[in-house]
Amino acid sequence: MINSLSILGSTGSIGTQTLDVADKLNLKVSALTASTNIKLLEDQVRKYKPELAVVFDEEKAKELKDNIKDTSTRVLSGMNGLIEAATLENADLVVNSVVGMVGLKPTLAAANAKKDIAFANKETLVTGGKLVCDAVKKNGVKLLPVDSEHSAIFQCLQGMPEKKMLKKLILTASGGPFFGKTTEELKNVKVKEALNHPNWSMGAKITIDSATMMNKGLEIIEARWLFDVQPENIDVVVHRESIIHSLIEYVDNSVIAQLGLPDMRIPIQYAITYPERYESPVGELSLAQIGKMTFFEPDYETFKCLRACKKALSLGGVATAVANGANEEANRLFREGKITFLEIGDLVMGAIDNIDNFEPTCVDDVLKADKLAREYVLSML
Ligand SMILES: NC(=O)C1=CN([C@@H]2O[C@H](COP(=O)(O)OP(=O)(O)OC[C@H]3O[C@@H](n4cnc5c(N)ncnc54)[C@H](OP(=O)(O)O)[C@@H]3O)[C@@H](O)[C@H]2O)C=CC1
Ligand SMILES: CC(=O)[C@@H](O)[C@H](O)COP(=O)(O)O
Ligand SMILES: [Mn+2]
Repeated sequence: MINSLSILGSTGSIGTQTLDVADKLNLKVSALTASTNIKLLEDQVRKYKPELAVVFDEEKAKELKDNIKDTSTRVLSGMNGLIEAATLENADLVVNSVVGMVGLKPTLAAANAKKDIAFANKETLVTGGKLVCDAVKKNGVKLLPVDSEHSAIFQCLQGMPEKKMLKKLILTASGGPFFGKTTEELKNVKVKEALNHPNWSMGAKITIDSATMMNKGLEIIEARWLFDVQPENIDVVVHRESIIHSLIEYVDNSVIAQLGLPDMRIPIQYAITYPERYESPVGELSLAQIGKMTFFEPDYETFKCLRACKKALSLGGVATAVANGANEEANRLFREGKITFLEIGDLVMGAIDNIDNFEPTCVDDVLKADKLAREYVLSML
């Protein structure tokens, strides 16, 4: 078992649950990072005494440095700080739980520093999937899925004799708060309604992504890279209860699923302790208590973001980075009350259709595509 973690995004939903798991497993924490939440980061520093704390925002980093000058924790800021946290010599495992493609450079840095990575930050694989997979392969490190669907698939795949026996991956989707709604009914939905996920308590950005079903689109792309499976072999089924976290189908049509209560501490812990398993703080699943589980086809017409991600994946090149960049921007604008819910899908699809595609060969290519996508969205306001 590993001894020490570096947690990128420790103040978020996945980050705080990772600390909960680390407590139960008696793990040390070498580095903690936040974007702006220095109040919570200070509490975490005082509790875990990491060697390094990083605040992405430079001014807030100065404030934290002053507030914790009585401790021996170093404070850094910006991308350099994140990269330092991702490559710290004393950390055995890097947990990447930042939100957004800002996690791409630190992920590459961690792989190049020969660190195994417990990976929640899907936007990084959606934008730089090939670059990350190449770096992971070249350095012989593990990219361990934390996202519940991908952890489920990873768990189902344990013991698969040969890759050629796998027919397809089946991702489950809850359908979010707007399952079954028509486009007309979605015209005037409010941020508060979109933030009301039926089964999971998560950060704001991913919760909105679940409501638009962009999250499932991002997860199809994430699965394509994590498991090296072609897009036509990745299906989505809506499963309202979020008890089956995903499935795989073998060539003989036998289907294997992973089930559990919707609590991220199971996939987080499995990524940390893989391939071993330990008791977890999550309750037992009682199928009798659940009673029934329901399944539906996804509505690709109404949920344009899901359709856009499939399109981007089939186009290849930087199209997925464009879809992601447009969505990061549109998602934020919706939460700020500056655009409507349906405009998110229009903007993501519009960015894919209007920005020239090309094959990325380096991080700067991906960053350029991301910038173009964000500029496109802002130009449409
Ligand atoms: N929450 C969940 O259950 C699940 C999440 N995921 C994925 O995990 C990732 C994290 O999600 P979640 O924990 O919900 O998100 P949160 O918004 O709750 O947390 C995000 C974390 O990243 C930090 N952060 C935000 N922006 C930046 C930035 N520009 N630079 C550096 N750090 C930044 C935040 O700091 P601060 O607190 O200071 O803002 C916080 O620590 C996402 O990619 C999401 O899709 C996947 C499956 C499930
Ligand atoms: C917990 C988790 O992994 C989320 O990605 C979750 O799957 C979101 O639910 P949706 O299926 O509604 O997108
Ligand atoms: Mn998920």
